[in-house]
Amino acid sequence: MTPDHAWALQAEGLSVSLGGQPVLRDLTLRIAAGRWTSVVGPNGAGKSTLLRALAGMGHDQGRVLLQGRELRQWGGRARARTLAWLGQNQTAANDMSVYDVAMLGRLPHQPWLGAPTAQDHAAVEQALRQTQSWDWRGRSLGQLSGGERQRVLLARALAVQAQVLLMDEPLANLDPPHQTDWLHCVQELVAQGTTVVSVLHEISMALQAQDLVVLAQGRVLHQGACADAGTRQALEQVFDERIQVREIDGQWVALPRLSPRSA
Ligand SMILES: Nc1ncnc2c1ncn2[C@@H]1O[C@H](COP(=O)(O)OP(=O)(O)OP(=O)(O)O)[C@@H](O)[C@H]1O
Repeated sequence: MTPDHAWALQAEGLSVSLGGQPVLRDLTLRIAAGRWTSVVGPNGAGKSTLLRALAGMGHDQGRVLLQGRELRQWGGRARARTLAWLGQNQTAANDMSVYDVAMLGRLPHQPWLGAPTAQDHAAVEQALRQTQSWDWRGRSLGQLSGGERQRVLLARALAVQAQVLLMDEPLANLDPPHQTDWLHCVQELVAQGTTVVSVLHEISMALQAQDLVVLAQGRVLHQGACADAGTRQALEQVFDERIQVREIDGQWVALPRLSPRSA
């Protein structure tokens, strides 16, 4: 039997309803520690709802365990140091400087009303450099483009230096080179032992992860390694065979499946 600490996150019998409609239905899932898991599925499948529930932002039934311990048994600050979160369309005050936004990620490490330490400043600098945002550190968030802003919010999540990092559509607004930078950043974090869970619509990027969770109608349709043929089949299936997964230069990529008429 796999020991509990091998799982960064466990969801057991998770149900969530929104607006009176079931969104997650008795969902059970385990996220392996020290690996990168991507969550994919059609619009409305419940991916963001699942990520929010895993981050402790609410569920109706079931339980969520972080490193083997139920979320509600964690102290708030210890939990915020262990699990960092980058939400979909997340934001911060427009008049805050880029540096101060990234410093928000250090709050769980700082005593109440305590000044940031040298370690906090070092973590912020590292995160801003990792996301190529260091040069704008004096600018306010409101002066940045959508993609630049997303990189700063990513820096805020990275600055936490949490063991578990959840990201909902982290590539939104990022141009292709910065998507590639994000990929390298995730690979580096995982090599250092961080657990990464990302919700991604960019299926070719999602396939770079080690594990994939395929979600449909609030249920896990499939969970497995991206290297497994069954996982790639589940992926094509959940998108009604309207994509095809092909291997190009040793990488799995998703392509639109063109109908004979439009081919
Ligand atoms: N506040 C809300 N009130 C009512 N229904 C909601 C609310 N938030 C989300 N929903 C519904 O819950 C379902 C799941 O939403 P969720 O955002 O988790 O899906 P998703 O898989 O992340 O979708 P997408 O790929 O479009 O981002 C959707 O059908 C959505 O319309």
